[in-house]
Amino acid sequence: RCETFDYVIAGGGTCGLVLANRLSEDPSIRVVVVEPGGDVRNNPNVTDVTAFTLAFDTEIDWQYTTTPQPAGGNQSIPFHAGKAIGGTSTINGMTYIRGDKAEFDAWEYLGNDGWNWETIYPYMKQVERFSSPTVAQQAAGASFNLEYHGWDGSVTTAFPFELSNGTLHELVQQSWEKLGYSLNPDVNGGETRGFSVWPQTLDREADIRDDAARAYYYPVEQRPNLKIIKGTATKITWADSVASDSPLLANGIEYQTTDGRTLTITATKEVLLSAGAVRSPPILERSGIGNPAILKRHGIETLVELHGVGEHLQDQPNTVLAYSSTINTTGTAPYATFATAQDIFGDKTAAIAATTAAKLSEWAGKVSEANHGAIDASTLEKIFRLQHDLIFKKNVTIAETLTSVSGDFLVSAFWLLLPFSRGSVHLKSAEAINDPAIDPEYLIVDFDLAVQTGLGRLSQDLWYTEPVSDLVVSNVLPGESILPRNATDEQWTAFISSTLAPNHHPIGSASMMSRELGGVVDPELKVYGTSNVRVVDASVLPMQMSGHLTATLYAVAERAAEFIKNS
Ligand SMILES: Cc1cc2nc3c(=O)[nH]c(=O)nc-3n(C[C@H](O)[C@H](O)[C@H](O)COP(=O)(O)OP(=O)(O)OC[C@H]3O[C@@H](n4cnc5c(N)ncnc54)[C@H](O)[C@@H]3O)c2cc1C
Repeated sequence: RCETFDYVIAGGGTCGLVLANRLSEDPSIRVVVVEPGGDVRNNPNVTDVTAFTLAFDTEIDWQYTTTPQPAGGNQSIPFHAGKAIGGTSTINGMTYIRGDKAEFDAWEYLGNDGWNWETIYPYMKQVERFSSPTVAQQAAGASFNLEYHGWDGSVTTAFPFELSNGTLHELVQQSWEKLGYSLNPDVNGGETRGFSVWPQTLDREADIRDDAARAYYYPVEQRPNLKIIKGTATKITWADSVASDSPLLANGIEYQTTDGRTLTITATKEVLLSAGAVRSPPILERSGIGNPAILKRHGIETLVELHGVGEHLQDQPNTVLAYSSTINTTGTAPYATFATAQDIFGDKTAAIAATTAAKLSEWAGKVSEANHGAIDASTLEKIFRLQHDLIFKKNVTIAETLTSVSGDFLVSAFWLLLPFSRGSVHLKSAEAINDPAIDPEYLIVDFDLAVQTGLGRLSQDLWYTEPVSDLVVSNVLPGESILPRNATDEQWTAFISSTLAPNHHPIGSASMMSRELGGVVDPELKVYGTSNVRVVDASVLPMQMSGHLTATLYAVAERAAEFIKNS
């Protein structure tokens, strides 16, 4: 054993650094973060707010691939995640959008007393330091509602200095308006439907990305009671003094150093897993917490039987259309349109609500089977019923399409928001801690494909609607021969499958849910069957949302820090 701390945090990413900051506020508390990635504060692929995607496939990207995806011609597809102090917030698209109220209220119905829109919204505001748009930015489409924002938090949000000026915004807005999507002046108040220009996690005046390190770590890195160790957590270590029927007591972690040594750190209070949705579950498995059938295969003794570890993995598929344009546009165009089931299915909505309600048990069976029965069909059906109500009774948005420009290309990137399809992430072997089996099972439920197709048609419609249609020369991705204007369902399916790509919003793999539903952590984010291990990262979000994850994750991590301090 090398050193002793009060709290050990595995993963110095988006959520881990919130915990590191808050827990080390008390100088008598010693906090250590174990993080495999390095300091990226001077990496231009991180700092440059126009550099999105340039960090992909560099040393700060884990560069995972998924397992073969049935909906993608059984191909394995690249899956990005940040490997740096700051985690995925150093490589993400910086979109700051929270979600629809009812989606957060659903958490309570999943067994989480005290988690709903009313309780999480104050944390979302507390996290934020919003810069209201300049006059020039307002002329370029930026708008906001004063009441929805926080002004003194750690995370700087703003419209980018590079916001595209000129008339593009007006043309796009007018076309969306014609299609029935009025301007939503601010998507961050719990209602996303409509067309909007969204804020980003960036510091406009400094013109720099505001990732988790810049927001939560650099300002406090001099604290003597806070330390970052470069290493990779492999497993939790357990005190052997507890009786066999009482909860497991963690006393630290084992980790690998960059030069290949295995060391341990002692935690006198808690072990906190913040390694992200595809990495925290494998650490639990390696530590003896999970599905006995999976653990046994890897020669790991089961200490806590918890079938939900690594299950309920939910990500969305992302599809892109591109058109050549008559104009060359500079600047960024962060334009989003959110649509409900009614928008996508029109006068067929009521009929589709009824036929899909009757299919929930069939879908649950299919998802259960695809995941080797880890969560049984009747359990999944209960969750699906709640999700169906969100879609057809609460009318949350179920589809998001981004309209943007890149030089002389006009681009739509779109994804369904609330997939029924669910997959898993597990250890491939006890040693393969850096190579998880990521299996999102994209689009295995046919309804998900129907939403993605309907949304594709809507995204396509935009470019045929005046006035923005005047800018379009022709479709270049995938091209008219593959996807003509009135493409059939079969043509859409072929196109969506052949370009299947992740939206990179993985969640749910250590869900905050009741144990009966396959949850892994309780409402205070403590792992069932343990007395002092929590998961605080995207793994705990039990269901997808009409937003982008960091806005919610920062709020969840702030609240988690309070639970930890008060326990
Ligand atoms: C390409 C892309 C674009 C995205 N765009 C947006 C966007 O525009 N807006 C938005 O809100 N969200 C976006 N997201 C999603 C969002 O960024 C992530 O959901 C969020 O950052 C995840 O936070 P986290 O704390 O769960 O994990 P992370 O931030 O990934 O942190 C996990 C940390 O743990 C470390 N780690 C991994 N394994 C171990 C181990 N064994 N031991 C110790 N440490 C370990 C990792 O190196 C990492 O630093 C995007 C994601 C991607 C990949």
